[in-house]
Amino acid sequence: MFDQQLLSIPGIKPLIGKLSGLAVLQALAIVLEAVFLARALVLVWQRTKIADLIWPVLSFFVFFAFRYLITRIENQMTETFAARAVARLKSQLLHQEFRLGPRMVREIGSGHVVTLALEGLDQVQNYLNLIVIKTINLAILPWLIVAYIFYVNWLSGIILLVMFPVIILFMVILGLSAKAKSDRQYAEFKQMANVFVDSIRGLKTLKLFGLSKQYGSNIYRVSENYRKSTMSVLKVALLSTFALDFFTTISIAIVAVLLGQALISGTIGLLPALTILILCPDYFLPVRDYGDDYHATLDGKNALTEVNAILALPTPHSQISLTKFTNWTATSTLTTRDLSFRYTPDAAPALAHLNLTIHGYQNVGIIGKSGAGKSTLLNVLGGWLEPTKTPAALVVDGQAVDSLAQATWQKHISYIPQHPYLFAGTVAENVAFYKPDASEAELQRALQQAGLDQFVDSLPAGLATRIGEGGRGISGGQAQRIALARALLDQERTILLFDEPTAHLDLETEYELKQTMVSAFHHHLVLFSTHRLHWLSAMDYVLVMDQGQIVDQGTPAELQQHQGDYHALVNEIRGEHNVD
Ligand SMILES: Nc1ncnc2c1ncn2[C@@H]1O[C@H](COP(=O)(O)OP(=O)(O)OP(=O)(O)O)[C@@H](O)[C@H]1O
Repeated sequence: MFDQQLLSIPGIKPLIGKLSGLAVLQALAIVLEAVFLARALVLVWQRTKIADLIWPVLSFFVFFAFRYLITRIENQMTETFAARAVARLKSQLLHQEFRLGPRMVREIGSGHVVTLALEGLDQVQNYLNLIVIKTINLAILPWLIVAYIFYVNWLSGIILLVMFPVIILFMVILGLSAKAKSDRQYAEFKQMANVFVDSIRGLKTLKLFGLSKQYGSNIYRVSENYRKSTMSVLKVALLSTFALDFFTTISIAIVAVLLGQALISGTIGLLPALTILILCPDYFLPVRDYGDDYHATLDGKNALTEVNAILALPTPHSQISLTKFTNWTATSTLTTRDLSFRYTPDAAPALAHLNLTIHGYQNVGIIGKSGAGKSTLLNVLGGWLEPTKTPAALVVDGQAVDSLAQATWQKHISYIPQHPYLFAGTVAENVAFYKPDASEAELQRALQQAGLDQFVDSLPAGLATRIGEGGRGISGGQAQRIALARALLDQERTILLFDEPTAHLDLETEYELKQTMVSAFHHHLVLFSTHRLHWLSAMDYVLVMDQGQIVDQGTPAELQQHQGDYHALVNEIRGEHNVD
């Protein structure tokens, strides 16, 4: 009954201990509250003096208040625990997402990653708020109450005990059905989140092709599926509440009839009979509470399972530390020996037996058809993907390592993708994102190197102008310049990895950006993946990739000379562009 994954949350065991102690006190308060209420009612029935009523009534109110005080303390403790646990999970999830990198977002879907980190964790908090306390109450309160009822009248105790498993059985049957429906609802929710984010991202393309209305019906269909699965969970939840209410009412009625008969036959006094009757609803209350909230917490349970699954994913890490490496300089070298990589064990290799050596501040162009393995190579060299285990697959400055997933290496890298992300904030905050302590002078230098100084001067609030979500619109070329300024701000980052940074720009913007980029290449090792051949004139070494292999390599002049794969690729790309 108790979700095992909860036990791995730090601080849950002491919380269970404290809540169990409080539940015992609460059971005591419930019994005493019932005893004094029954006593007061009996005295009223016997028409005794008002003065005799004062103590039982007062005691009833004291235990009533005590019981609700305990409930408040329990809720307070659970809420604090849930808030702390979720804050910790949020931080762990974000760290894990950063460690796993873009690959994980691609596999899970960015929409779902976002909803899991926001709404999903809210659902987990709700789940923790409800489930721990309800489970403990269910495990302790009814048994202490029924023990007292047994002590007072064993027959009533037996009836209540017999009814309990019947209710539990119905709860389990309905719970299993609810679980299956809730799993389906969660899958629909994930799909809806991903479809929604993808559609917003692709809105421009959909509009251009006149497909936005048609795609709208796709969103409608996905949302309808989610609505239907939500409604079917609610149906089971309502049915379950009805079944719980029905069985508890029947049980209390049976006990009441038996107590009435016993009263008439004189085998039980009015005080014990009333005490038992008052205690009956409290005996069933924990199971009703648990059943009512069970459905409300299923999505939180699913979200917690998913968060734990993401946290358990293996993150890239190297077995051998890059101890001798301090910084990439003009004399550094990186060699790969039989470097291979597969996304899944049964997939075709995305990189197969790559052998290459890169020196100092070389500008290395990587070209190849779509799917040739260019991005994968950049990701392996950036340390975000671990290559297949081969001894000494990578050698940095003479030191052999199994992977570059190491902080010592990664702190010298800047990665500039096709669509750099602009955070909601000022220009200054966006440029200084990876180096928040940068001085004004450093910022100005990076902006100037990235060719952004005039643009920033023209902005109404200069560096303090807000961009990104909800801020001033920025063109694709300006976004790339901001990414470049980010990279150039940190002078320790002497390795620049570009993954088709100009693929989405028009040729005019690309030409202007090229001048700035090429001047920023100095004193940096540059690995530049592209489909656009004019970049090769700015490179001093070129790798030609096909199906995960390097099929040609050399300086642009060397590649021009021999009629190898480079020529075939160049002809193919030119052909494609002519068709365009
Ligand atoms: N996350 C992934 N999971 C499984 N396979 C993948 C993944 N990413 C890429 N691949 C596969 O690995 C191979 C190399 O892909 P990669 O993205 O490195 O090529 P690329 O040359 O950068 O292509 P493009 O120019 O289109 O970006 C392709 O066959 C691709 O389908």
